[in-house]
Amino acid sequence: MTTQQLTSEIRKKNSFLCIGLDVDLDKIPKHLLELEDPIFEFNKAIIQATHHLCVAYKPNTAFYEAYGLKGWKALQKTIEYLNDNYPEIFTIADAKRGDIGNTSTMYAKAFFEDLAFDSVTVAPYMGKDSIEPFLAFNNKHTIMLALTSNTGAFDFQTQKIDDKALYKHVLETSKQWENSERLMYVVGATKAEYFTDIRKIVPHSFLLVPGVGAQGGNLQDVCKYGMNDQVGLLINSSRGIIYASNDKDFASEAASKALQLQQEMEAVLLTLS
Ligand SMILES: O=C(O)c1cc(=O)[nH]c(=O)n1[C@@H]1O[C@H](COP(=O)(O)O)[C@@H](O)[C@H]1O
Repeated sequence: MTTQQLTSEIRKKNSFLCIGLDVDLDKIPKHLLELEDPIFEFNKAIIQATHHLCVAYKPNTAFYEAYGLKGWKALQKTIEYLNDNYPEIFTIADAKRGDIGNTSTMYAKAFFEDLAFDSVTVAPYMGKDSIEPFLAFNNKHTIMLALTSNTGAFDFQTQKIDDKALYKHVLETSKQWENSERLMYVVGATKAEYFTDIRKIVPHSFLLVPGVGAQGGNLQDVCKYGMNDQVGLLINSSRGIIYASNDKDFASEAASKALQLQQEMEAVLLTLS
């Protein structure tokens, strides 16, 4: 999917919501556990109830890998279900990969070719030759950690090298890489005060912004400082939406939470047009 297609979907739905499919068998409704593939059934119900309110889904692969083969199969069924039924929705494999070049190529093949995701998250620590293999894939997007939502972000990412914060080096340096137009960046919603500086370095890039909902980030502040004239934001909420209820009404309750966020987004978008 191209960024133009993503932007037009955002305009059509008046939403830049990404729903995180971080499925934990201890948190989903008990009645689903009797089914053959509870993880997939949970995802399917959430997707059916929310697809008109969001433009992206982001399964975090940890929540699937934790269940071994059956988890990986559920991930595969989920992405196939999305691609077959909602090809207009942007899909993110939140895997935070990145390794020496030939290994990164294999990671990229796993998520872009075998699983056919539109994008994958990567960590920048190993540098250019660990990320360019992902960028080589046409019509795919590589979403690199810049400034993360957790408190550990201050351990390294905001530390200064040559009087400049490391996350700024990451943003500036990555812009020089081959096919860097296929890069997007992760910036945590909990760090809204940093968005102005970030937009000075990457004015046109899409930013994936996790951390609203369960982690306490503020949607209004993120929009105020992070939005560009193409919107340029995908705001993710996982637990705050998918675990709105752990009873039989879980999907409709998730849809209510998603609707609240979508309506807030629609109000913000109205002020732009
Ligand atoms: O790359 C991510 O998506 C990510 C980066 C970051 O800085 N912080 C962060 O929370 N995430 C992911 O975003 C999701 C947030 O989930 P909730 O806090 O439940 O909304 C999880 O899948 C995290 O792994």
